[in-house]
Amino acid sequence: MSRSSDAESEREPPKKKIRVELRKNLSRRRREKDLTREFASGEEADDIPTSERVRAKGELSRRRTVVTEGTGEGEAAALPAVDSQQCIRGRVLRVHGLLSIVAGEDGRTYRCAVRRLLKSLATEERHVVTCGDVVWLRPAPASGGDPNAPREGLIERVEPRHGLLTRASRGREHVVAANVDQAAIVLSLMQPELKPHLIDRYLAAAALGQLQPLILLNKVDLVPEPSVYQPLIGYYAQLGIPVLLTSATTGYGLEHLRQYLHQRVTVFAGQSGVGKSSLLNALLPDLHLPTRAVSAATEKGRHTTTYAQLLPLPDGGWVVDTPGVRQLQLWKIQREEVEGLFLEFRPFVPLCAFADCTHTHETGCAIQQAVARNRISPRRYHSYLGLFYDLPEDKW
Ligand SMILES: Nc1nc2c(ncn2[C@@H]2O[C@H](COP(=O)(O)OP(=O)(O)OP(=O)(O)O)[C@@H](O)[C@H]2O)c(=O)[nH]1
Ligand SMILES: [Zn+2]
Repeated sequence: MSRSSDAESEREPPKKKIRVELRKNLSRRRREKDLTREFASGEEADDIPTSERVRAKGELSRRRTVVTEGTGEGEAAALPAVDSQQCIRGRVLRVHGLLSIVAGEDGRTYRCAVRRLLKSLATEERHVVTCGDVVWLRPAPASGGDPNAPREGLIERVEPRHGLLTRASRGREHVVAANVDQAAIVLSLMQPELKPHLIDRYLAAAALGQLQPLILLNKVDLVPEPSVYQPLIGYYAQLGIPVLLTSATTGYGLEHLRQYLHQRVTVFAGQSGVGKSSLLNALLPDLHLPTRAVSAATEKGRHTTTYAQLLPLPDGGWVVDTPGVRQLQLWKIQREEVEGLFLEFRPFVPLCAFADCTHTHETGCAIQQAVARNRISPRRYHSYLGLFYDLPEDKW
């Protein structure tokens, strides 16, 4: 398929044009934010010559880096006016098909359907309402009986979302959790064995959803010599990403983890069987989330958790337990955007011989040279290739 010319783009459907514009704007804002953060933190590799760095920064300010679209065009439209005298604000704890369980700001729990108008506004998303959404609901008249029993309600409006964990699921967008600050990327060191490329896939998803990442290497109790993971931990620490060794069984690392969770909204994400629910049970002793042993034969989890669930922390903040997914597919991202998700690539990208270098096969590719000189980890470069080839050549 050839790239569209200007004349052709005049004939583009308006929806596509809006999307392209939206991407451009968000890309610019994200780029500015990235640069500000980079300048403010001074987190640059010391061994890059100043001239390269200056060039890289100049180029960085012209390039597109990371793009995210929030929840798509359904979002802005899903804002009908509500009668704040009659409606209550609340937070969606979980969604079961057409039913959403909402914690109202009045301290009550509501079982809510979604107003038909809102449903009709759903576009590419699987559900118009998702776990973590801030909504306005109209309570049904109280029917007497137990005042503490969940009440019925109707969701009339979904507030705009920020901080998303999103994935592609059967060709559609699935917002796993909304209004989240942080992604705790959970992996087990054993049973199932550690798959470092998954860290990078989840990190990419966190960056796309504008979530602060935190890596948890769980089941440390099963490992005789945890110090062998030090190089891996050190690599991410250099990128400014905290890595904690934890054990839901012995409680190792949980106090440290608690500090990261305090007053934040954190989504726990990772493969089935790595111990997401077990960690939350260990952190919140009254919780009793169901957990199941991984298969002895395959070491795979048994997909025990089947829906995302928002849970309050007693000292402030929220956590979200999510179902494990086999392979997290990124949603709405183009191949050329993948490089922007790899922080350590950024100083090198502008040094490639070709401006549109894909860093896969080109001569004069500064990324491949940096990998050869061990300035970029070969493992991370392979993760880049995995994500790159996972995406179709042109999504638009
Ligand atoms: N030894 C050990 N076992 C653990 C640890 N954390 C979890 N497990 C065990 O691992 C198995 C899977 O744990 P779950 O908490 O169900 O895993 P999950 O990530 O929530 O899995 P899904 O809900 O299927 O996505 C259970 O048998 C847990 O007891 C740990 O730190 N050490
Ligand atoms: Zn290159």
